[in-house]
Amino acid sequence: MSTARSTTPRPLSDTARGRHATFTSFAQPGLETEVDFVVVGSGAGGAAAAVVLARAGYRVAVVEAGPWRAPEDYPWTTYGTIRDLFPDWGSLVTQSRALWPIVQASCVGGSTVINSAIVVRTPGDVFTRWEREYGIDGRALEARVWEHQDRIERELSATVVPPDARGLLNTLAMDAAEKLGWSSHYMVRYAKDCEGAGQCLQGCRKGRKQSTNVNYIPEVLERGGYVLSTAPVKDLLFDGRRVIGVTGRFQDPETRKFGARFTVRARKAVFVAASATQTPVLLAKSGIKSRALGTLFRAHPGTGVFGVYDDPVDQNVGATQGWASTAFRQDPGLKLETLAIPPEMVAGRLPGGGTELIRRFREYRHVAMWVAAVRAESVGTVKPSLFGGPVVKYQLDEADMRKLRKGLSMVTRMHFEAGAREVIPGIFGLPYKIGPDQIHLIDEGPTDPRCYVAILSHLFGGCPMSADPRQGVVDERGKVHGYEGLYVADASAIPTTIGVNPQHTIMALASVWAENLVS
Ligand SMILES: Cc1cc2nc3c(=O)[nH]c(=O)nc-3n(C[C@H](O)[C@H](O)[C@H](O)COP(=O)(O)OP(=O)(O)OC[C@H]3O[C@@H](n4cnc5c(N)ncnc54)[C@H](O)[C@@H]3O)c2cc1C
Repeated sequence: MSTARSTTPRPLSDTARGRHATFTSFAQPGLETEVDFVVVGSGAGGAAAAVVLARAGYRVAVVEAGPWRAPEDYPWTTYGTIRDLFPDWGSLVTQSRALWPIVQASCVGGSTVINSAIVVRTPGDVFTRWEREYGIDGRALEARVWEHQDRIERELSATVVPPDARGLLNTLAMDAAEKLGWSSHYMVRYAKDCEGAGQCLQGCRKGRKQSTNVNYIPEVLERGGYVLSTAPVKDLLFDGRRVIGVTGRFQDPETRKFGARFTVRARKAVFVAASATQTPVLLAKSGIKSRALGTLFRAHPGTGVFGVYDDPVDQNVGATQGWASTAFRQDPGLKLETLAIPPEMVAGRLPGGGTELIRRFREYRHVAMWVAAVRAESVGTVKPSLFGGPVVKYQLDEADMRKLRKGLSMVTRMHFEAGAREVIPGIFGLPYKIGPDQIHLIDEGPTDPRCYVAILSHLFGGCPMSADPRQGVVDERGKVHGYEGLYVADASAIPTTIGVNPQHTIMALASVWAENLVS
C-alpha cells in the first residue's frame, strides 16, 4: 500500500541528496546543526524566501513538517492525497455556525503541490489599501513585488493554459462569458507544457505543475543548503529577545509518532512560513508576545454549482482550472473560475444515497463545475487549541454571504448561456436542479452559511503586517515587532484579502523580505 513515505526526488546530485534529512526510524540519532538562515515551511512563502537566501551564498536549512514526495510518487486518489499530503487528514474546519473545511497541504512544497498554480499579479490597489490602513510604504513595496513577480513568472514557466489542455470545462465558460459581455481570460499558471491531465488537486503526477518541491527546494539543496522533512518545528529558540533557531522531533509520516530530536540554530535569522493557520500558532506556542497575534484572519471562501449538459463535458479532461474572470473583483467582490473536481468529490457533493445517488451520479460525464470565490471582508482569529493545533474562528457576515450568493447566481447564468439544460445549485433548501427560469431562487436564497458547502483555500492574516505594533505582528520587512532575528514570510503576514489567487503575492513578498537581508 502506498503511504506517506518521505523520499528525495530525482534528479538531484548525490551530495545534495545527502543534505536531505528525514524520519528513518525511531532509533535514528538526533540532529544538531547550525546554518545562516532557518526557513520553517517549504510552501509558497518558505521556498521563495529560501531560494533568494541560498542564491546569495548563505547556508539555508528548510525545515518542513510534511514528507517529500516526488511527482511520480503522489497518491493516485483524493483519499490518498488527503491521507498523505494533508495535515491531520484535512480535518481543520472553521469554528462557526458552518464548519467549512480549511484546505492546505503538509509536504515539501506545501499547498503549491495540491493547488491549481494559477498566477495573478498583485493588483495595485492592494498596496494602496495596505498603505492607507496599515501604514506600509505601498508604492515602494509594489515596485519590488512586481519585479520579483516578473522573475518568478520566468523561472516557474508561467504560461496561459495551452489550447490542447483547455477541455470543454474551460472553453464553455469562455463562450458563456463572451455572450454575456463579461471580460474574462484563460488562466496563466505555473505549468510547463500542461497536458490537461486534470490532476492539479491531487498533485500533478506528470510533473508539469511547477510546485516548489520540483524547483526552488531542490535548488536550495544543490546550493549547499539542507532540507529537513517530516520535521514539524515545535519551538523557536531564544537568546533574550533574539530568535536563534528552531527545535522539534522527526515524525513518522505513517504512524505520526515522534522520533529523534532535531535542533537547527540560525546565525542570522529564522523565517517562519508555516502558513496562515500554523505560523500564528507556532509563534504563540513559542511565547511571542503580540496583541495582534492570531488576529485579522481572512479568506476568499468559495463554492460552485454544476451545470448539466446534454453532451458529455468530461470536466476532468483538460486543465483543472483554466478560465477565470476578475471583472467583478471590486464590485461586488468576486472571482469567477472553472474548477474540475475529481469524481469522488462530485459524488460527495450530490445529495441522496443508494440508488438515488447512483442515478444522479450517472450524469457525471455531463456536469461542469464553475465556482465563485468571495473577496470577503469578514475577519476571524487563529489561536492554539489545548492540544496545540490551530483553532480558526471565522464566518462570513451577511454582506459577504450576499456576495457568495450573487456569485453562484452569476455562474448559474453562465451555464444556461453556455447551453446547460439544468443547474445543480447545491444550496440547502433549493430544489436539486433548477432550470433557466429559476435563477431567482438563488438570488433569493438563504444567507445562512450552513446552507452552503464552501471551502477556504486562500487564507490570509494571523500575523498581519502593519507599521503599528498594536495592529500588526510584523512590520513591512516581515520582521516580528519587538524581536530580533525573527521574520514571517507567508500568507499569515498579509493583512487583507486581495481578490485574486494569492500564491504569486506570497512568493513575491517573501522574496522581497529575504532580499532585504542579503543586500
Ligand atoms: C486546493 C487549493 C488550490 C489553490 N489554488 C491556487 C492557485 O491556483 N493559485 C494561487 O495563487 N493560490 C492557490 N491556492 C492558495 C495557495 O496555494 C496558498 O495561498 C499558498 O500556498 C500559501 O502559501 P504559504 O507559504 O502561506 O503556505 P503553504 O504553501 O501551505 O506552506 C506551508 C508549509 O509549512 C509547513 N508547516 C506548517 N507547520 C509547520 C511546522 N510547525 N514546522 C515545519 N513546517 C510546517 C506545512 O506543512 C506546509 O508545507 C490554492 C490552495 C489550495 C488548498
